[in-house]
Amino acid sequence: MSRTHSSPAGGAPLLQPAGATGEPVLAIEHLVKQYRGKAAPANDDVSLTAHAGRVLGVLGHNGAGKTTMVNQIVGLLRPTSGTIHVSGVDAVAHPARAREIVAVQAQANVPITGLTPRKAVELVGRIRGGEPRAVRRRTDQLLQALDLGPWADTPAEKISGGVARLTAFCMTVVQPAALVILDEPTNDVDPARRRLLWDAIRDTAAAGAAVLLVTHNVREAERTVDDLVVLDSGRVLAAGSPADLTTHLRGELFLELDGRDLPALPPGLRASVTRPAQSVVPVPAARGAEVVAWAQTAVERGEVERFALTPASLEDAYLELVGAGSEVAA
Ligand SMILES: Nc1ncnc2c1ncn2[C@@H]1O[C@H](COP(=O)(O)OP(=O)(O)OP(=O)(O)O)[C@@H](O)[C@H]1O
Repeated sequence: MSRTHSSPAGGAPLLQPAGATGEPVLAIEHLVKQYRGKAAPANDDVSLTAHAGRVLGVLGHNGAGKTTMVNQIVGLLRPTSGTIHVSGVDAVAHPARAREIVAVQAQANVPITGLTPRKAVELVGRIRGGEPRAVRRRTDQLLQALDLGPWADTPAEKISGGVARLTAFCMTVVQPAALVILDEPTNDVDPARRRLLWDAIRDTAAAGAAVLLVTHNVREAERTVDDLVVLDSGRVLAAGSPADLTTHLRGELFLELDGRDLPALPPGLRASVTRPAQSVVPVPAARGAEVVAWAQTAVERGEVERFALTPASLEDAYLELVGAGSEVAA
């Protein structure tokens, strides 16, 4: 899958190309991490490859093993077995060398007490070897792209969690890196700026970096990634583009029913997801009209509060893979 993305405000890309587009930058093979005292491994034979110029999403719910994998890539944890290479560097044998090639936005924000967002981003850019004027320019572009202008010069003590999270993203991408790892970067970010951040993540890949986006948010994955790995209980359940993962669901529709006391479904249909006040029911496309008529009658009778019939989404494919009981972030 390829996409064209313009840079913010039509200006130059945020980063200079970090490698030839398409070249493998991160290669993980048969990675196993077994924590002491735990019955099952947190990573269980995980293999994946992230390529220059592409966003690879790692999607999984809480406890799937995503952060464990990131911590091994950057040398904070040692794998039980398996290999990790970053731009050809053996990251298990030489974690410090691998870290020089990687920029990471960790799940927890780095404290920037005593600084403003602008100063924190510029400082990291300078520490990572950026030329002062280029760092200032890139900082301005990033702050503008994420609509952080109103807080750019506010002391860190007075900024919100969402602004701190966006600042951490800017600190991560202010200087080019071959591999950019973002561990749940949109946590705490408001919906409008979340979209700006998704665009900035796409820009980072468009400028040449391999981006590894760790998320439990299916819509974020759908909107942002080129390739996707679904992790569950430490294992890779599926890998491919979002389109690949939903192909087998083509020809299927999904009926969402909201209501506390839902009626019996039409013959032959069964809910795939049952939540306290919502059911999701797979419907063959050929039965779409019949099901809409049934749902409209149920609404008129007050048995259903609201319904929607939609084509299969990545969320449907994900729920099918990991099980209907899983939480899906909005
Ligand atoms: N230091 C540790 N010691 C023992 N077990 C751990 C440790 N860190 C994580 N785990 C366990 O490993 C499993 C995977 O956790 P991990 O944090 O990697 O998942 P995750 O997908 O990043 O989850 P989240 O989205 O909640 O951050 C979980 O069962 C967790 O309890």
